[in-house]
Amino acid sequence: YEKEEGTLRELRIFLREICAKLARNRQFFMFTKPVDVQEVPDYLSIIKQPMDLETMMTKIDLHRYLCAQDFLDDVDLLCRNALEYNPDRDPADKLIRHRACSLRDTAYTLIKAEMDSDFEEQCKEISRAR
Ligand SMILES: CC(=O)c1csc(NC(=O)C2C[NH2+]C2)n1
Repeated sequence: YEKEEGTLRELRIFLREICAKLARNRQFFMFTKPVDVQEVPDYLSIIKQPMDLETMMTKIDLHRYLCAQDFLDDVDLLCRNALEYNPDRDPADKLIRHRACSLRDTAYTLIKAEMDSDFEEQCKEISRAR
């Protein structure tokens, strides 16, 4: 059991670094914090499950992610939300959609490049057993 806790600790350290790296990228600034409903009043009427990088960092510390794919599922949610809320052809929407896709691809590439595949397998095994 202690070995499992060590594995999950290592996962959290890894995910914090990935999340921090994404949040440092100025291209992704609109995804770093929850959408402010004062500024974007209709956001919550369209997006039912908001997600952002600050919330994901908090979820790491709350032990909500038991494997890297759990974290990538929230990256996918963040990206899908941006595509749904910004569907139009106008440049502002297109830019946000482009940045959301770039964040998603960057997250997947960073994790695949820096994560040992059998480490993820170990994490998934722990996740399945719990
Ligand atoms: C986080 C997110 O997806 C977001 C924040 S503001 C925004 N879109 C706009 O402000 C307008 C551009 N067309 C609507 N999207």
